[in-house]
Amino acid sequence: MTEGPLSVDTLVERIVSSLAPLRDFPMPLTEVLGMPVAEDVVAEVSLPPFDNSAMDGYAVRAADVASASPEAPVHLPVVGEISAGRAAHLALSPGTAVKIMTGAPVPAGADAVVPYEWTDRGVARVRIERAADLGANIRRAGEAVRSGDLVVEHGTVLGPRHLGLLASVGRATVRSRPRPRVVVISTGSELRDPGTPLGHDSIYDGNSYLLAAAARQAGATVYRVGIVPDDVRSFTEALSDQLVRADLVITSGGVSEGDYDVVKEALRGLGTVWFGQVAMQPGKPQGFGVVGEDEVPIFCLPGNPVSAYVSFETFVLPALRTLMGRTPASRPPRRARLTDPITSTVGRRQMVRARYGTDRGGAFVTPVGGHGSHMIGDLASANALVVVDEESSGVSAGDMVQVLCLDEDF
Ligand SMILES: Nc1nc2c(c(=O)[nH]1)N[C@H]1C(S)=C(S)[C@@H](COP(=O)(O)OP(=O)(O)OC[C@H]3O[C@@H](n4cnc5c(N)ncnc54)[C@H](O)[C@@H]3O)O[C@H]1N2
Ligand code: MOO
Repeated sequence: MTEGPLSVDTLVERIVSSLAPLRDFPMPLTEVLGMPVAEDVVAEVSLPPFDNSAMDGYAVRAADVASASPEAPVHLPVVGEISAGRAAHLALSPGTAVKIMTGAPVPAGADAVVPYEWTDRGVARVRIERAADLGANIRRAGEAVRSGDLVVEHGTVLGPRHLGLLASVGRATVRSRPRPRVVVISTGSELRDPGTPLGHDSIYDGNSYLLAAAARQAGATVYRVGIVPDDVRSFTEALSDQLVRADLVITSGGVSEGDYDVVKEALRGLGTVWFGQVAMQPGKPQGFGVVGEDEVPIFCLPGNPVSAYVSFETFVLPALRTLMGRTPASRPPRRARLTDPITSTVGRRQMVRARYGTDRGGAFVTPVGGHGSHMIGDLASANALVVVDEESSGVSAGDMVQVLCLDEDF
């Protein structure tokens, strides 16, 4: 007896609720771009840590240069020099100036910096032609960040600016999660590696590249195993070899009704992987479960390239995001005006390749290519998927539809 097709939402819910985020650790800053931080980060230093100069020039007392003008310049003896990172503990006596470079600590007693451009750049004595306000060109300690400030909130997805800030407050590591390690295996005796000759009955393995890149884009560390022939022993061996380094496994091919559907044949006996149909087009045959002692989640995606990709987007992406501790798990749909009609089969959610854009009328989306799940050429020109509900038999041009924008982070 075969069970009826599962709804997309039921399978997504099953997947997401069976997974938990990987354990968090103190991770080097260089490893955590795009990962959520698993702690509230509080600054332990102030920025700037000390009052420092915003300009190359002379540290002075504002009162000493208050009368300076081009017609009546003020002359001050230059009693020392302070550059960034090479600062003696100087104090400024009234009626003197100290040469100072941008970023260098302002000496005690100075309350303004006169930039070089207002002076003759004198070495022993400087001629100052403009008055400086009290505090001019001095960056105060703690002006940018105060010690004790919350600088990055728990759950923030770390981008370049967060990482710059974390390093600036002296953090070498931050609690986050390792990237999920994903193993990608293509099955099919007809498959050949790109760059090798094709036989009369072979095709190139596009899927392992497609799926590996999609997983990497989602934030995973990916091991692309490549091609395994339609042979249960070869597949079982390849899988058990790879399990030690996997937090998640993706296979493509061998899950439908064929006589050589190797993935299904190899895994069904374990009783830990569900195989069945999902009410989705493309991407009807699916397998999902766990394998090995560590119960590594495995996604057995259909071999047709578009089906494999749509299945990744629908089922694997939410799983990877759950392992990374990112929310929401699934891509939130946008709404857009459909420019051309779409027909759909009632009872299956149709995922239609499309191009999303905006014009004067707002967001629009145009289907590209047909429904064929082998039409990889159309897949490459799409940047979106239109989601047509299970109950719908089609959508008319001009209707508002739900769209997944594939290249957007969320
Ligand atoms: N009798 C039935 N046949 C099929 C059904 C069905 O319900 N009953 N479902 C069809 C649907 S829908 C899909 S999707 C496919 C899924 O098939 P498999 O997952 O078993 O995949 P394969 O048979 O191995 O391959 C399908 C197709 O994709 C090509 N392929 C496979 N791997 C790659 C790769 N790495 N790179 C590029 N192309 C690949 C393969 O050559 C086949 O053309 O089953 C239908 N059949
Ligand atoms: O589901 Mo298949 O993925 O319809 O071509």
